[in-house]
Amino acid sequence: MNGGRQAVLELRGVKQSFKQAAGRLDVIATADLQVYPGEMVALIGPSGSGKSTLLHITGLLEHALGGDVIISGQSTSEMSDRERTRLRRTKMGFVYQYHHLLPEFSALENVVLPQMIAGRSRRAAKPRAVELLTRVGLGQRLDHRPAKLSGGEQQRVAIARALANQPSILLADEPTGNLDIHTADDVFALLLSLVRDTGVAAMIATHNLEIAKKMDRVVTIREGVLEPY
Ligand SMILES: Nc1ncnc2c1ncn2[C@@H]1O[C@H](COP(=O)(O)OP(=O)(O)OP(=O)(O)O)[C@@H](O)[C@H]1O
Repeated sequence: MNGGRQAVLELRGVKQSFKQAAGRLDVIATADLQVYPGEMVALIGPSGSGKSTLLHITGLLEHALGGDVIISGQSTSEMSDRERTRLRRTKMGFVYQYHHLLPEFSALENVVLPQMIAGRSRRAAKPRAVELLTRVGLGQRLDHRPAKLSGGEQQRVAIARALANQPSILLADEPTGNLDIHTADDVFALLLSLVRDTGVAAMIATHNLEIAKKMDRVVTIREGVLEPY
């Protein structure tokens, strides 16, 4: 608890190991973290330190070897895959390094569809998609398919999509890693301002320390242990 508030996301004693040809690799020996509503946490660490692994575990996309991921007070370690999927769909948004937009659908449809999967009608989903795409500067590009958009624009659609279901947690893995420096700076600034405006809690992996320092808190994985930077 922090000032009586409940963490929206808590990692408690999370561990992960992988079997590799050279033996067992203990990628995460122990990760403990509490993230509060609206808080932005940067996750940094060298390549191969386990940032993506930790984000996958946090996003309930991968099972940890030990420990627990607690979402708004709900323990997930004993949940069925179905329950984990439901929690992921209703509470979390994801932005990856690559946009992963559906190529045959327009920008608008790419932001409408996740809302429909979550149970909203097309009628209700469309205004929210238009609002979000306008907010990311694509109000004039609603009908464009991803191939007709630049890399920065594709990533803007991916950000709008991640926020479509009003998640309480946004997880992003090197969200501007595929963009040139200039575009990356613009897209990151947009992401940060949207996170601030929506009040979503965010955990964002980045190699860029300057960007990391713009967030509320920076944590790093050092020799398998998650600790303050
Ligand atoms: N499914 C897996 N099986 C075996 N090893 C894995 C698996 N997933 C990740 N690893 C290993 O775990 C380590 C951490 O990988 P991870 O991708 O989490 O690091 P990262 O910090 O995100 O790296 P980068 O910054 O390069 O994206 C790496 O050595 C990787 O090879």
